Amino acid sequence: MRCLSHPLLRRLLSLSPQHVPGRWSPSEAGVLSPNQLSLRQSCSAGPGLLTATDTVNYWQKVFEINGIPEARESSQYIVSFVLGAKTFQSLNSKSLHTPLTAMQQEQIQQLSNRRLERMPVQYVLGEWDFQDLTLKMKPPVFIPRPETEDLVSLVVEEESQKCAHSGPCFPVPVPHPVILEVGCGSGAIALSLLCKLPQSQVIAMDKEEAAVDLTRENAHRLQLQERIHIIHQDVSHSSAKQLLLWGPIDVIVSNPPYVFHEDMASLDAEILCYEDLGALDGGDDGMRVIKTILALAPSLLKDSGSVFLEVDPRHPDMVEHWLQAHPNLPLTLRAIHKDFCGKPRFLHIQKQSR
Ligand SMILES: C[S@@+](CC[C@H](N)C(=O)[O-])C[C@H]1O[C@@H](n2cnc3c(N)ncnc32)[C@H](O)[C@@H]1O
Repeated sequence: MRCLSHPLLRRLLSLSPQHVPGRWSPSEAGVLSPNQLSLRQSCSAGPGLLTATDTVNYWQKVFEINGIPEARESSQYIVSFVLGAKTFQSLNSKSLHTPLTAMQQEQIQQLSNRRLERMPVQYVLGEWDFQDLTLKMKPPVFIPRPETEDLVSLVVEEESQKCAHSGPCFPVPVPHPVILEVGCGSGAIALSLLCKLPQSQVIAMDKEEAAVDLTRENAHRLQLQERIHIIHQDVSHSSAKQLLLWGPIDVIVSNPPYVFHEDMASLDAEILCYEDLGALDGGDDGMRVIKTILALAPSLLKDSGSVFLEVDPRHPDMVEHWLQAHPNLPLTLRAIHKDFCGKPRFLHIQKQSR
């Protein structure tokens, strides 16, 4: 299983400002050519014969010299990918010590050149794992982050518990919710939910054509297209009519753009140069899309239906105050959940029952 579980690699795409001095441009950086290092110096399989281990070490050095973050992990992911494996650790001893073919070396060089231009490794490989799924990745569609896997788990837990306590699922407790995802990106959340909740239906919407196209492609690759309705639309107060075509909704889930506008400039170069900034920029208070979702939720949700949101750690208090200032919205903040770094990251908001 390939994942961003390594803390350094997580940092590669962290949404927290990293104090990058300005916008990075490959042309300004004066990239050192790999030829400036002697690859042949470190051949362990004999003169001119390069193994996977030699190649990982070589590209790690090239990345380090050129100031590419997470040099070793980047090099390992690229070499493993070309050898048909997800991680370097999963390569067996034979694969590690067999000399690479000229074609494999050429492919590694091409992919590594993209990494030298600060392209995120997920775009370089063209695929990445989210929960148990391997998803196609294409710039500039947002790359799913590891913390978002916990957002999916919260929805699955809530639906499974609800089902265990209610009659219609008896005697087999299988939840069958209608779920709306606002801002589906590559389809990571929507498709994971369809897998984990095999009786669910998901409406996945995104304002970007590239995102809905990628969600559709990933749904087909995973053969999940029968239970997903993909809508190309900007969420707004007037979205309710179209979204209610599938009936009242049990759960709204979203990892919306939530970065405060003033923090955008200090994101990593990988993000600023390659990802759609509209997927990240939440406006002055990071709450532009969050507020739209909350304003829309009461008219879409069934009684006691839920909204699950991934947010910035400053947002739980802000959302609570915003809900207090909007008593006309029958919504209650039920729970705040922390991410794997201990930061308040996920909100569970519930529609009050009449
Ligand atoms: C942070 S990304 C999340 C993508 C995906 N759900 C994930 O977690 O990997 C936010 C997504 O919301 C979409 N988005 C932003 N504003 C939107 C709006 N007003 N209406 C619909 N989608 C929007 C962006 O295009 C982007 O795909």
